[in-house]
Amino acid sequence: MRTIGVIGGGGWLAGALLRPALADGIIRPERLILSSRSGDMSGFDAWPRIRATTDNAELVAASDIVMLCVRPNDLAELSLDLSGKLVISVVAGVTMDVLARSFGARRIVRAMPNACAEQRLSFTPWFATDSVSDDEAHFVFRFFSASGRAHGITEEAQLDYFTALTGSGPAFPALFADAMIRHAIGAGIAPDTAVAAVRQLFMGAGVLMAQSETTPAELVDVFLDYQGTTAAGLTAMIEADVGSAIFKGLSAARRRAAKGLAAL
Ligand SMILES: NC(=O)C1=CN([C@@H]2O[C@H](COP(=O)(O)OP(=O)(O)OC[C@H]3O[C@@H](n4cnc5c(N)ncnc54)[C@H](OP(=O)(O)O)[C@@H]3O)[C@@H](O)[C@H]2O)C=CC1
Ligand SMILES: O=C(O)[C@@H]1CCC=N1
Repeated sequence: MRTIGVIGGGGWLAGALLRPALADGIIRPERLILSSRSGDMSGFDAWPRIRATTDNAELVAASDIVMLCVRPNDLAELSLDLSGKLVISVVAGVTMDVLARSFGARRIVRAMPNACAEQRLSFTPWFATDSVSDDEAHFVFRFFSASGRAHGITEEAQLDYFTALTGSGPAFPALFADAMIRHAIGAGIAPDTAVAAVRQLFMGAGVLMAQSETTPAELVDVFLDYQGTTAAGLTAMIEADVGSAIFKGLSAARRRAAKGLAAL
């Protein structure tokens, strides 16, 4: 089994991706090295054999696969030779080209998971350079499948779009949910009850939309055709152009992802 080194291994996304993969035996704790600058590495008590370091060069020397899991601006501070390694980057907005030039990497995978990885419910598009072997691609697929649904894509540029669409994870639905909670509280519902009600609503709606053969657009039509209270609400939201606000938000997130870090 290959040794994997995760730079930024103590961070939010690294933990969310690694815990499901460790639990499934896709990576072995004795074959995993995590780095951070501070030495903070919580959330891995169940796997005492994982190694931790603050020395990225040591991590790289001991690893066959190096996963980059730091924030985009922190990547610029890294000076590493990753030639000969399989490099997996989840860093938003940093292209293969930049990764190759900055780190001498050739075999590169870029992926865009989201924070639902901890619940094993991420949607994770990923893209690999031609030089990544079938065996390595199979490992990448299994690794990301442990924390959700891994989806290979054939155009790197689409990753910037997915960074906005699904990389944001719960953030955009949370904005919608929070508006509903605030409205409910304004209507006299106790805050705890409003939060509980809307949490349950989003879980139910999410599971239904994931499992039903009916698409979201068809669901909206079903309720509009019903001509009841929900149709009154939907019509008012459509007339207020809720879709335009969502389009603007996704476009802004996509622009920010595409801006990226041209050079490190
Ligand atoms: N969070 C999310 O929902 C998503 C994040 N991403 C991407 O994942 C990447 C990580 O994000 P996230 O986990 O949220 O960020 P966090 O800030 O939670 O984690 C980043 C970690 O990197 C460590 N770090 C920073 N610099 C170095 C360094 N030079 N050497 C070793 N470790 C370092 C930090 O620890 P310390 O300060 O101790 O060094 C920190 O624990 C980002 O590039 C982001 O774009 C992608 C999709 C979703
Ligand atoms: O908001 C961010 O920048 C990170 C990257 C993609 C999702 N979250």
